[in-house]
Amino acid sequence: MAEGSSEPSGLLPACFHSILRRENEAALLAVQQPNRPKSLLVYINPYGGKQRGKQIYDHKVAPIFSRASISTDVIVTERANHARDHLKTEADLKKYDGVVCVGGDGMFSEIMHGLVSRTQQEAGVDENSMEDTLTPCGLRIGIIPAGSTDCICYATVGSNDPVTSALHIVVGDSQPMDVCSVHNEDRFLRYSVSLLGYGFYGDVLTDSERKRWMGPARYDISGVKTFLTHHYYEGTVSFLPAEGDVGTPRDNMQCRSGCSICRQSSSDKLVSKNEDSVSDADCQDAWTVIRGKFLAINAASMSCACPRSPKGLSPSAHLANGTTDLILVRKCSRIDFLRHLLRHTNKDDQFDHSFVEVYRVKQFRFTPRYQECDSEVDLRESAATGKQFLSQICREHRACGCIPSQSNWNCDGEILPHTAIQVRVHCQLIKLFARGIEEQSVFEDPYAHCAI
Ligand SMILES: Nc1ncnc2c1ncn2[C@@H]1O[C@H](COP(=O)(O)OP(=O)(O)OP(=O)(O)O)[C@@H](O)[C@H]1O
Repeated sequence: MAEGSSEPSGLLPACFHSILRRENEAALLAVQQPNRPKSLLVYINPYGGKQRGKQIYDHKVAPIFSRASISTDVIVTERANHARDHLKTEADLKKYDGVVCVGGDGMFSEIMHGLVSRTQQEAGVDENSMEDTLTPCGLRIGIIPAGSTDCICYATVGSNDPVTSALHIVVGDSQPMDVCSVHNEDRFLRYSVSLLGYGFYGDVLTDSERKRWMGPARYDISGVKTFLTHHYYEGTVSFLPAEGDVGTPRDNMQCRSGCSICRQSSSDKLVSKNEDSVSDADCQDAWTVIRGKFLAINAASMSCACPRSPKGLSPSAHLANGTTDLILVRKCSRIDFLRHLLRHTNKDDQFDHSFVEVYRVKQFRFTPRYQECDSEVDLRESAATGKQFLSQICREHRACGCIPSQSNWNCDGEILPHTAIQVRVHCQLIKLFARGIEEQSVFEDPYAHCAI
């Protein structure tokens, strides 16, 4: 759509075309939706993506809000975490029916953190306590995509089109969404709504952060480099399987060879043994414990679909059923790992490999084998002690000369400062102005970018 034009976008759902076809202003005002917002707090990141956030808002979104008689308070952020801190401490949230984020995934994460933390403060809930049940946020969040990575918008709306998102806000759509809390012992670290990845995706992010100057190309370069280095990491994964009517991660997927996961139905039988890895698995109470060597440990709380991977990391992951799909990719050959990665880009089942296991869980923990040192990041920070410790690890680590013994966790595109983590899914903690993804739309938009 041309800048400043009010022509309907080709990406809009059919229902919106009919709204816009009628003589715009009167038609929009006539939409009688009981959940329509009347007052919104808007945060714009002027530096997200191609730095067009303000332009996109002023030309494409503000006119739609104005026609729908929505009043707005607009804050153009002046630094990283401005929006998060403002939401957490200052914003008079009683005045608003929703918060709008104009930016990319990083900006959404800021706003989600601000809103969730503020809600817990007001409800007297201690975020550092894993046991405390978090209080759901009352205000909905709208995402106007204006970043270089707009994966959350893509996965919840089905397109990366600012006008489509604006119309979802105007008509008052509501899509609940699960949020994972991530702790290290008794310390709250971060919230996650899309991907928590250790090993491959952690290493790609760590490497790509050093190459920020390259722009979005850094993700491809770091991806190839990480694939070629082929590091695996030892550790223990424990999880509480999901219960009830939540389906399985293999729903709607064709399993061509009838793997063990498909043949077994009860969740506590889902533990499979991988013969060529030094690992074992057993059940302790309701927790399932798996030890082994992993190329990747991923927890997908949504499909993580994007144009490059139209089905996403976990195609049947739900946005709001209180679970996350835990995908364990065990040590395997480079060629097998490549086959697994390539299946994310076509219609083959990426879980149909002997070295891949997938579980739908409501909580999980990870402990790296060499836990004494918290992370590579810490090692870099204390170079002298770090070098000493790393050489000690290498002497003890049979398989390597000086391969790092630990990866980092990629938490929705941010590196976590700890590797030993506990994760709990909080069912429907937040709500978005969205409708969830419509079946075919996952395959439609070839122009959006994703860097997961
Ligand atoms: N005014 C600002 N100046 C600098 N950084 C900001 C500002 N406002 C927000 N940020 C930070 O910029 C980061 C990236 O923003 P955003 O997600 O909107 O863009 P992006 O291009 O998708 O970025 P990324 O490459 O991290 O995905 C966010 O993590 C946010 O905290």
